[in-house]
Amino acid sequence: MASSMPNCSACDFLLSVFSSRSRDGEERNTLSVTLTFAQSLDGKIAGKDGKQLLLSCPESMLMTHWMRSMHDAILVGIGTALNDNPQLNTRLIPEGLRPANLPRPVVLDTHLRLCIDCKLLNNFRQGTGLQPWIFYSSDSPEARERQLALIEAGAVLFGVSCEDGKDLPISSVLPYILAGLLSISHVLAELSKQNIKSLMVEGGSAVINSFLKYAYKPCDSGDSPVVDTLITTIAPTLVGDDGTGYTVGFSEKKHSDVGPGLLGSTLH
Ligand SMILES: NC(=O)C1=CN([C@@H]2O[C@H](COP(=O)(O)OP(=O)(O)OC[C@H]3O[C@@H](n4cnc5c(N)ncnc54)[C@H](OP(=O)(O)O)[C@@H]3O)[C@@H](O)[C@H]2O)C=CC1
Ligand SMILES: Nc1nc(O)c(N)c(N[C@@H]2O[C@H](COP(=O)(O)O)[C@@H](O)[C@H]2O)n1
Repeated sequence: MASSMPNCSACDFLLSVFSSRSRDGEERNTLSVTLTFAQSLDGKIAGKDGKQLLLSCPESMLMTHWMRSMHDAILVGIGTALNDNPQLNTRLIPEGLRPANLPRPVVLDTHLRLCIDCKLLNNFRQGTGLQPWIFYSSDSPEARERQLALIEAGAVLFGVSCEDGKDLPISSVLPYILAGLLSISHVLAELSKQNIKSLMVEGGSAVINSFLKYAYKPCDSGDSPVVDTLITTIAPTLVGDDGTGYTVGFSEKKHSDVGPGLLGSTLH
């Protein structure tokens, strides 16, 4: 795949980040997780009430699609799936250069709210996308109906438990239990079981919070950090206080080897 990439600074950047990581991953034989999203200078990833914003410049958007092509699966939360109706594919890569293997779309959707006519399911039915994998945790009669409808529409469903919050103080765990959020460690363990070796997490804000919170916390399956690589695209723009942001901070202790790169009008 690397050899088919055009010679550009985005590719140099991605290869510098991922070539050593994939060697590590092969040695460790564990799932590598990349958390990546685009934000404004004031830390917003979307506008008021979640309005989708194009924060990345064309060069960064292309880089995102190359990055997608370098991962086995791309994960978003149901908030993003409903709000943006994304495709999570690599369509911006020019046809002759685009790797044949498509990334697997993965959605965290506790209550099975995904629309059966969303682009992810449409693409699968039309043969232009892989079957979306939906992680859920609901056993109500309505959820059973939703299960059947989504399976019929082409989704593969994985039932997992809600956040167990193992090793976390109760003050951190309680919001997860109350909100019924899925256990990230259980989701990652299931993805590993399904032979996913590299996962790219795109958002949205609740999912970014969950992964940042767990960034360097050991997950159930071993002692490795949950997030191996964090790439933020910073657009030279301000969204304002009513924009949508993430709330968990970065910390020096959690993130080592920090470095910037300029691509088009955005910083990474
Ligand atoms: N700029 C960028 O790069 C990106 C921006 N975005 C933006 O983000 C916004 C959406 O963010 P948001 O509304 O927070 O939605 P998310 O996409 O983060 O989805 C959050 C929902 O996912 C479900 N969920 C299940 N388990 C978990 C878990 N462990 N952690 C977090 N969520 C979980 C919950 O819904 P339930 O309980 O129903 O299952 C939760 O409310 C959109 O405006 C979109 O445009 C999105 C991606 C990238
Ligand atoms: N890299 C990046 N830059 C932005 O400015 C964005 N708004 C996003 N959003 C993410 O991309 C998804 C939409 O892309 P596709 O239609 O699937 O190609 C969106 O749902 C976010 O995950 N990303």
